[in-house]
Amino acid sequence: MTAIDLTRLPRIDRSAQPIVTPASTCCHSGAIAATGIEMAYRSGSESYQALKGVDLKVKTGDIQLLMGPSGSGKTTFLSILAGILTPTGGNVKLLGEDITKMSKKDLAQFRLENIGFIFQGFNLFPALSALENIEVSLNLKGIRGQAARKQGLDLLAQVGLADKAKNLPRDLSGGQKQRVAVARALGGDPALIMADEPTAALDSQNGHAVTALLANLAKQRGRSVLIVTHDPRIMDVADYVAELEDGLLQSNVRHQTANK
Ligand SMILES: Nc1ncnc2c1ncn2[C@@H]1O[C@H](COP(=O)(O)OP(=O)(O)OP(=O)(O)O)[C@@H](O)[C@H]1O
Repeated sequence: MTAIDLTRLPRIDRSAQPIVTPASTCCHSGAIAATGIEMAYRSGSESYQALKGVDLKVKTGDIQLLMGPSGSGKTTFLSILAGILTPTGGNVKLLGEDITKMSKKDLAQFRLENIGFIFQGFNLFPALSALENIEVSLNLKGIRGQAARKQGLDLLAQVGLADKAKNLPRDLSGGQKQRVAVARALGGDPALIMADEPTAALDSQNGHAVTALLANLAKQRGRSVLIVTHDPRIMDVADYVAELEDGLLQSNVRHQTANK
C-alpha cells in the first residue's frame, strides 16, 4: 500500500477556530437542529421504534460525533439528519431550513447544494476514474465541463491525490478511495459534511489522514461536520461527542481536547 505523506495535508490550527457567539445572542449559530426525532420502522403489522425522541444541535464549524453501541440508532439518525430518511416524528432544521417540511424535489436540491455525504463503503463508481467520480458528482450539482474538471483536480490535490486522477477505484488503496470520497463530498463546497463510519475500513495511517482532513474542513473552512463512528481516533478532533443508546440520546458532551 502506498504510504500517505501526512505533511501534504493541511495542519489543524485550533487557533483558527471561528469565535462562537452564544446561541442566545445570535441566530446564525445553528447548522443542525433536530427536535424530538422519532423513527418507527414498519414491516407488515410489526413496528420497531429505532429512535424515541432525539434532540441535537450542532453549531457552525463544530465537529460532532455520534457514538453508541451497534443497533442504537446512529445510522438511522444520521440518515434522517441528511434527509435520506423521513422521520416518523419530530423535525430537522439544517442551516435554518426545516427539511422535514420540504417537498421531495426541494429536499433533493437542498441536499445537493448543502450536504456532502461520505459513506463507509466509499460508494465510488468502479468503472470511473478518481477524477471522473468527482466530476459526475459535480455535474449533478450543475458544475460541468472544464469547470468540473478543474474543481475535480483541485479537490484531488487537496486530499493529496493529484497524481491518482486517472486511477480506477480498484487501483487505489482503501485510504485513497476514502480520500476520493471525501474530495467528492467537498465538491460544490457544501456547508455540511456528514459521514457514516468514514474510517472504519482504514488502517491507522489512513484513518488519521482522513480524520485530519475532516478536522481541517471544520476548523479552517468553517464547515459543520457530523460523523457516526466507533473509532476512538476521531474523538481527538471532536468538539462534541453524543452517545445514543437504544434510540435515546444519553449524553452530548464537549470533548476535552477540543479548543486547545
Ligand atoms: N430498514 C429497517 N427496517 C427495520 N429495522 C431497521 C431498519 N434499519 C435499521 N433497523 C433497526 O433499527 C435499529 C437501529 O439501527 P441503526 O442501523 O440505526 O443502528 P446503528 O447504531 O447505526 O448500528 P451499527 O453501529 O451496527 O451500524 C436496529 O435495531 C436495526 O435493526
